[in-house]
Amino acid sequence: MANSHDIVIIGGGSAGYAAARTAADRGAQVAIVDQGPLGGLCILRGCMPTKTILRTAEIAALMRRVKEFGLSPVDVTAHLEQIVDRKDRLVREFADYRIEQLRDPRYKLYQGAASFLSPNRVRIGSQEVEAKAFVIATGSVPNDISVPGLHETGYLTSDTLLDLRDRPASMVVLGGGPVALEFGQFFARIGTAVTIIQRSPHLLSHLDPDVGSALEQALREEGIVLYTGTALQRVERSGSNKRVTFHHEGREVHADGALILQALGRRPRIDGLALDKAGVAVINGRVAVDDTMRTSQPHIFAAGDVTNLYDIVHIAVQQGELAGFNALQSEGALRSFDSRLVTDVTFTEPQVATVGLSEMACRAGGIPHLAASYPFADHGKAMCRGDRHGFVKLVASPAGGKLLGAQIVGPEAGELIHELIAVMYYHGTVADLLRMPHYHPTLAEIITYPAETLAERIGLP
Ligand SMILES: Cc1cc2nc3c(=O)[nH]c(=O)nc-3n(C[C@H](O)[C@H](O)[C@H](O)COP(=O)(O)OP(=O)(O)OC[C@H]3O[C@@H](n4cnc5c(N)ncnc54)[C@H](O)[C@@H]3O)c2cc1C
Ligand SMILES: NC(=O)c1ccc[n+]([C@@H]2O[C@H](COP(=O)([O-])OP(=O)(O)OC[C@H]3O[C@@H](n4cnc5c(N)ncnc54)[C@H](O)[C@@H]3O)[C@@H](O)[C@H]2O)c1
Repeated sequence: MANSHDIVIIGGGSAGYAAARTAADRGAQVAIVDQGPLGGLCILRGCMPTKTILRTAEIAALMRRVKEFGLSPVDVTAHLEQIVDRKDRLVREFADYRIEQLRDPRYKLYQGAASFLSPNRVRIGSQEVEAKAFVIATGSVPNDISVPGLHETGYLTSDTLLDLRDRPASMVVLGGGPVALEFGQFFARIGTAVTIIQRSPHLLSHLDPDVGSALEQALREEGIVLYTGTALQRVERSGSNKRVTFHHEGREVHADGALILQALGRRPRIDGLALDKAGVAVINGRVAVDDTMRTSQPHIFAAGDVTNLYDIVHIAVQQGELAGFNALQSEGALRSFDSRLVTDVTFTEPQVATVGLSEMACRAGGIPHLAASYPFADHGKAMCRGDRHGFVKLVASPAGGKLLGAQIVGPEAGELIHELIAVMYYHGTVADLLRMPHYHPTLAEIITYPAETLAERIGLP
């Protein structure tokens, strides 16, 4: 006999929990299946632990600069085990709260791995569960990229590095995305000699090249050894170290480190789900969905990293809410995901924050646009703070000045971007940014300078 529910959500992370809450709010009988550990990636091994340890690194970096601010120099020694203890305490607190939410009597929680037996039935251990609708929200795992010798030599990923309690003397980081950069800068700032090896000509290669260049300059000034435009060749042991060999500017180059961080992306976690038995199409390793989060099987929806569309947590939540709502919508219109306001923040220092369209995306899509930037090095408040790196760039429509997107590399970029998200949410223009009051002296008032340049070029009053 199978247990029966209106809807079964597979995965109780950010996307799955949002889907479950939305479906329960609509009066559905909801089951959540999670194989554990309960808590989800963001809390256990993603956003929260990394932002906790990065705070230590920010403080250490500032302490090393005290002389510049007229203070006596201080010795900064990082104790990784204490940094990890603090991270573990906070993660436990966040996870306990999420577990309490999952155990709420509004949901039936099954702890185990789900595997489809048919489009309407899953197996969880020895139990069978059936439902009229499903949401797949099983998240992602680190990519398994084949570099000769990498497996044999051994490496860590963001999933395993967070438990390291002894600071390594040196580390080679493969990749130039957010995982590589946040961890690379953290370890460099606690005293590890870090080499970052990026395949693309710039870091964060999905963004405009000036964004990557500004970050590259800042990281190099901190002492991180950074190679861009490389091709990985092989990995092997070299004495007590590990050696990565790669092509760079026509030569073969080696980088040695006590550890290798493999930060070459993540892929959807679909192994064991038996999606073929559910009739759910998988394209390039991801659960394919339309903009209502519906898969190829009309009563099965998917949300979060398993769709491999964004891998960003607030978007996983948004997609989960859509999936939970739409999966119960037997009549009436389905809701769609609006990608206009997609926002992305990398929590390095300087931070990198973007919303909407970049210049690169406008060019690729043939979208008429104008862009203007202003550097933090020339902005009063940033100068008072001693923050010299980066800029604010606005991308606007030449017809009427509607804000299409923004990129910020600089201090508190992850906070500053929210003003631009708000203006874009209300379909505002660069002229609106000029009319809105900006307190002086603040970091936020830098936004008015590129806005003014664009308003003048467009001829806005
Ligand atoms: C190091 C790192 C830092 C990050 N930092 C940020 C950040 O600062 N900001 C940001 O926006 N994003 C960040 N992210 C991305 C963010 O963490 C993810 O996009 C988000 O957590 C994905 O949520 P999800 O619900 O899709 O997946 P998950 O939270 O991974 O949830 C999936 C759940 O499914 C369960 N599961 C899997 N398979 C099965 C199965 N067969 N049966 C039952 N249960 C199953 C798992 O146990 C898990 O609980 C970071 C990611 C990493 C790796
Ligand atoms: N602050 C944040 O929001 C945050 C922080 C960490 C992670 N995340 C999310 O987690 C996901 C994983 O992050 P990530 O940095 O590992 O992935 P990513 O996909 O952003 O970056 C992967 C890097 O690996 C490189 N790469 C991939 N395949 C390669 C190959 N075969 N050879 C050489 N280089 C190769 C890419 O050029 C890129 O630099 C991302 O989608 C990201 O959005 C977000």
